[in-house]
Amino acid sequence: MAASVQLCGVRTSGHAFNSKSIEFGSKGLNLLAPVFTRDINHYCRKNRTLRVTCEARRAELLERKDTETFKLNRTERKLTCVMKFGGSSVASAERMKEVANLILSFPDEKPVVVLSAMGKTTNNLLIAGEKAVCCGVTNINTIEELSYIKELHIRTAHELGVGTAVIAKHLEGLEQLLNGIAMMKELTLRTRDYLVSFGECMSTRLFAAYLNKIGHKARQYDAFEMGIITTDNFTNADVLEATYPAVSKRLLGDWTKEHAIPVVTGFLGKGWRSCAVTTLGRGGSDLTATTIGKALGLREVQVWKDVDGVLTCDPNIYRRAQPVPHLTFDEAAQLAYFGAQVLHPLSMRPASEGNIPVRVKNSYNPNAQGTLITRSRDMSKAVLTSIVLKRNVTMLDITSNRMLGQYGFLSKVLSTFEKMGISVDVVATSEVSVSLTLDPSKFCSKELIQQASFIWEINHVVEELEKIATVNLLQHRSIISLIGNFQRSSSFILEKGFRVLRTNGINIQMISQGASKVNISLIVNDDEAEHCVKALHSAFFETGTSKAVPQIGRLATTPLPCRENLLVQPDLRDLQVV
Ligand SMILES: Nc1ncnc2c1ncn2[C@@H]1O[C@H](COP(=O)(O)OP(=O)(O)O)[C@@H](O)[C@H]1O
Ligand SMILES: N[C@@H](CC(=O)OP(=O)(O)O)C(=O)O
Repeated sequence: MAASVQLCGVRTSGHAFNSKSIEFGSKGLNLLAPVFTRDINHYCRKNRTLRVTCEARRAELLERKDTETFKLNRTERKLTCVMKFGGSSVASAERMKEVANLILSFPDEKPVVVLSAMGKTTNNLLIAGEKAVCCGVTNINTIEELSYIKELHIRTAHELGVGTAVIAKHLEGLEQLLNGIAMMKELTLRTRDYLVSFGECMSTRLFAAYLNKIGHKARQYDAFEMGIITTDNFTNADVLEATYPAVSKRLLGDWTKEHAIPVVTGFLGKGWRSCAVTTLGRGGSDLTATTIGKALGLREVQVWKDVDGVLTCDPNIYRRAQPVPHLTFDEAAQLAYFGAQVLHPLSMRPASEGNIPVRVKNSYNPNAQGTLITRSRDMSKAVLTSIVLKRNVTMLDITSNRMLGQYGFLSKVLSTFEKMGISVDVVATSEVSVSLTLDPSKFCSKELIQQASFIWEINHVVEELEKIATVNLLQHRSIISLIGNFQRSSSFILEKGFRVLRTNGINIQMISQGASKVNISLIVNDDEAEHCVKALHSAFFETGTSKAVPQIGRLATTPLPCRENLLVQPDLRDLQVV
């Protein structure tokens, strides 16, 4: 094994060791030029020494001993961070090579790598599963998505030069599983989780094999064998406390024995009762990353995406969305919860509990600053941070004059949802009426993904509620969440926001502000929502300095920059503000 090292502060390009990780022994070795490690003979953990046979690059240095024993400074050899790469970052062999280079370009980092399935593999596995239910056992091989998955992974193995043996068992297992689904003509939530796990199991095996092939020791881990212990809520499982000591014991134990880069499957866990493979909800690899960060008490968690960080709104809705440099855990959690696809809704919880900073970076553009998410940030200039849109939401207006002046109305309403296991999103209430929204995606865990089942369930809820109140069911609504500093600037944001909505002729159907003072949610019709986001974005982020919040005690005419880095004009091709 050839690896370059840095001694006496002279840097070489190697990754195996650098001057920080090697302390000079009592002999006071004092090389002044780079040397190359030819052979790592012996690593003795007990007395923390490393015997390295070195060949000096410059001839005169060969006069010195070619074998030396170095004392290891163990604190410098700790795992330092998590680097999580999503499906878009590892979509092909070429992308995996770029990701490997990216990881290795930080020689001082000792990362735990968390990977998602390649590209759209999870979606393809789910479609293949649905097709298997009704295609008949003999027709499994006609499922296009299966052929695509096989072809993608085999091609990637070839292009990475690692051979297909690392994924052969999984490809075979996948076909057998689809056969089983075809035979049973059913796809339970438990089987669905097992089915999608093949995506992460294969991407991590390919990637770890590639790192090993290029000379960087790596070790693949399946999260469900490594200590990520979850509830048995298939397709939407929650990480349990027992995970933290288990993951720490396993990863740190292995790391002390051998410094092999851990490459862990994101998204997956093991149900604590069933011992079956579970998944953490779509986009769950972010949660795996922060869970590992907390378990090991690492310096930071990096989530590498295909965008320059968390943006001021969804770039698919409005391409003038801009990166937000700094967020608090609270802001990021609200943003994710209210539908910003960029982060898993629960991923901020472990980070916040462990106070581990999270950095959102772009694997396609590593030099971009990205977004740093921490417990607190300077809020003195913060007004609006981001606008989030959640479409296709169902809203209920529930009114009961009978309950005027009586206690328990709200509790009766909410207990109806509790009994039916339905989660409520946004709530606004007066004494005898309550408006609330329900998100169809929350029904996924109840095997109610199909629209028909969803409507059936909603009708059932309405019937129950009509026992105590008049219910008005309103579908095809959107929640627009304004994430910002409402503690300081709520009147300013509302005044400005309402002006934008009024000039655009948009009628708000409900408003709610959470106790966290981080977000205000507005409910509008689905067909007005995108236009609404563009208009708000344009007004808050693109109109220069004059619309900023005046400071208390100053003249209202004194301008403050709304966002210093967003002094751009609205794009009139995208938006026509009346
Ligand atoms: N506010 C937002 N900021 C950044 N990206 C967003 C936002 N809202 C939606 N997105 C979308 O989220 C995508 C990144 O999330 P995701 O697809 O889960 O990434 P990955 O698969 O790489 O983990 C972006 O490509 C972007 O289209
Ligand atoms: N592969 C899973 C888990 C995940 O986190 O993916 P991504 O990092 O690509 O969002 C999914 O598609 O949901």
